[in-house]
Amino acid sequence: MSTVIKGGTVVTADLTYAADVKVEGGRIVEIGPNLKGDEVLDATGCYVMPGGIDPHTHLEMPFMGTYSSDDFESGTRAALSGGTTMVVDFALPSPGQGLIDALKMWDNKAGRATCDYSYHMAVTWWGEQVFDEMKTVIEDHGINTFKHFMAYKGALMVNDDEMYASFSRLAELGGIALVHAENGDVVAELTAKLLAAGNTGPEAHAYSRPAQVEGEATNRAIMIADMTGVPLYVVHVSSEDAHEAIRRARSLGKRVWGEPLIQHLTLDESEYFHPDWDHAARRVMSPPFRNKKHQDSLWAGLMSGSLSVVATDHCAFTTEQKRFGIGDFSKIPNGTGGLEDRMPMLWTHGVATGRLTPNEFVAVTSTNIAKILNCYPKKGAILVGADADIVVWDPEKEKTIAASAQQSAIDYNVFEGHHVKGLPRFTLTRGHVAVHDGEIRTREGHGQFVKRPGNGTVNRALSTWKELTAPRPVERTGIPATGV
Ligand SMILES: NC(=O)NCCC(=O)O
Ligand SMILES: [Zn+2]
Ligand SMILES: [Zn+2]
Repeated sequence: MSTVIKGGTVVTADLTYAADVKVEGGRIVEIGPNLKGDEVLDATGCYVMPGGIDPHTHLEMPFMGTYSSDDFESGTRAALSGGTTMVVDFALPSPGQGLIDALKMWDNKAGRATCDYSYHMAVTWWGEQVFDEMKTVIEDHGINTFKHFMAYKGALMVNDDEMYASFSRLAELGGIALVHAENGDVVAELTAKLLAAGNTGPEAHAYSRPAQVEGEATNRAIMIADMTGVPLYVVHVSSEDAHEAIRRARSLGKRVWGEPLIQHLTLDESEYFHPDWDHAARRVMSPPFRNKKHQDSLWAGLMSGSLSVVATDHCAFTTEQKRFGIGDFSKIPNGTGGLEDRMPMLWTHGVATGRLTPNEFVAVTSTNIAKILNCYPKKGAILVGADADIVVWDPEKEKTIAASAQQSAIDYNVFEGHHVKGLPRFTLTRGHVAVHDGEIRTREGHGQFVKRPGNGTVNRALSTWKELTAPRPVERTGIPATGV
């Protein structure tokens, strides 16, 4: 059975042209004029683009004494509804737990996914077992990205010596280091000080994590990555301080990528000053929302190319879960949702305002990350042979975001009331039409794991350069005799 997407304009990261796209057996089989197939999807007036890839989700994540509420079924259904066709979640070993063991736990949950998925592995502690298993994770499981939390002291945080050891091992194995860059020691000090002074509300969450803690940690991670020779990907870049460190590193030739979130691009710190406790607490995440100066910096980064990818860090907790932190902001589970809204919000605030071209939109929502993660052109492309993960994007379709109409399992939406123009008419996941003109036709268990081998082109280039420029002993002829 074949499907033809007819009458649309194909938009990729570097091309825009009129063509039909034919899909069969889950792949794109033909691109051109006047194609025929068993089923026809009318794409008149629409852009035919690679489905979005969200490289930063936490579905059913054990965190701060509870679990994030969207699981792989509701989370990926939300993703597809908004035009995202692949998610990358984080497998998190608990302290002392092996990496392979943690992967088994994630495999048990991910079987329900309605779109394709992959994992990043988290390094939450350091020891011989982690060192050994990293090789198996990359070579046998096809996971080439390893996240390090520089915050969440006493829970997920790793110290500099652990990070140095892990980054060194990744450089050797052809992996990529990811960091949550906030100085966890300073955050812990500021948190204790704020609570002692009676600052217990959600706004104090933002006070405890100023932009400096992010800038400092980002710079530190960049320097450690450079010393160990590993490519670095900085997740949820929220501030000019962090962006400045990334921009500078890139201008010096360091292999660093930065990922802002749609929330930080479009929502600001005033959310935390809302008189309603629930409203403010629902928006507690790390790093927190910031002011306009930081938002402008993130947009400029996307426009100029110093920031590469827009993600969500989808980690959704219900209002009831957020209320664990009444009387103590540090107990509010950190995280917000966004999977369903990333693409429409970015189109509305990026493309419709002229800050991004449609091609740049495709680059930052799909193609760039597919290349970084080493799964391009299987994902992130409209090419013959690529997976038929496609969004048929209607730039005229509009809606006002409302929790009452969303797919996500939580009872609110941080973008509630925001008007968006630009939405999927159809979303295809490996050829299956999961969103059909507003109707959700997702299939639980349809999603497949996407393997991503190590030693991608950037790893190879960086290790060649590091080998060429490595410190070497000086060959000397006239060495003075000792002990005379
Ligand atoms: N970002 C956040 O607040 N929660 C999810 C976990 C993380 O990425 O730090
Ligand atoms: Zn994080
Ligand atoms: Zn995260």
